[in-house]
Amino acid sequence: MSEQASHYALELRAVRKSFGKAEIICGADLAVRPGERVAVIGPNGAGKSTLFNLISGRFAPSSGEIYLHGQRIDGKQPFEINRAGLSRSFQITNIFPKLSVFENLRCSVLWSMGYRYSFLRFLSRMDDVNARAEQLLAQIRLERRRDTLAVNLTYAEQRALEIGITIAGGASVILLDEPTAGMSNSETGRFIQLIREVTEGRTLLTVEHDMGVVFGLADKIAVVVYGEVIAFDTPERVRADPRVQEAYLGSSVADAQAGAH
Ligand SMILES: Nc1ncnc2c1ncn2[C@@H]1O[C@H](COP(=O)(O)OP(=O)(O)OP(=O)(O)O)[C@@H](O)[C@H]1O
Repeated sequence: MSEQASHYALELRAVRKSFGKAEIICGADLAVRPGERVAVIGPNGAGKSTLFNLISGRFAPSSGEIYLHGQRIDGKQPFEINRAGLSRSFQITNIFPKLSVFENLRCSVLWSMGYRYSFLRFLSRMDDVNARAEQLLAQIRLERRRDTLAVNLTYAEQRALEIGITIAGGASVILLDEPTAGMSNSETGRFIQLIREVTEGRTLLTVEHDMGVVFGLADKIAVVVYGEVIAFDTPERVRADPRVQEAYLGSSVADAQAGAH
């Protein structure tokens, strides 16, 4: 198949990753269609974060292939993968604490445009940059915190800013690592809604432990066990899958889904 012929936003083919003698990812396959929201779940140590690190370019696979919209990305540097249209949140570490919310968003927009525009064109496009930053500010519902230094935001607000920074460049594929970790129940509910809105029309992968979030957010669930994707399907089908029930917290999945209705 030619590289551009893929129907998938993100595709992993027989991906393996070893650290020393330990094989952590053992032939993972995954094919995510454009616009799908996917929760990656699995027991502690199953390899979920390692998969994200492979997709986002922090690690190169030992073997196998990864495609972003049909373009091969395995082995590329994180910034190249970002430029190709994949953005990953890094749990607040992308935030500049001493800049205001608006300046943080503006920096992200500038950074994402920096590759495409020369400095002079860049200056002439300042209005566009500001407009895009204002739009992001509204999307993440932080208009009232526009001029607040990021360091003074609440935790949930910082997570919202992080999402704004992650989507600033218009990436079509977004990776979020436990986006609601550390939030209260009411914050989590609001945040799931926010994530649904800002990722509308984009492809989303999220590593998640909270089953309420999984069922509130995901169109599909990828179950990772011992470095393999043992199931990838709708929440209902994954819940009913005997392999999943046998291998991984079938009862918790069932309980969480019952609770989510
Ligand atoms: N850079 C590394 N060097 C060596 N071993 C690693 C490295 N990164 C991850 N591992 C190992 O890979 C295994 C899978 O770790 P990973 O963090 O991907 O699991 P996980 O499914 O995300 O777990 P959790 O749900 O607990 O976050 C673990 O045994 C971990 O110790």
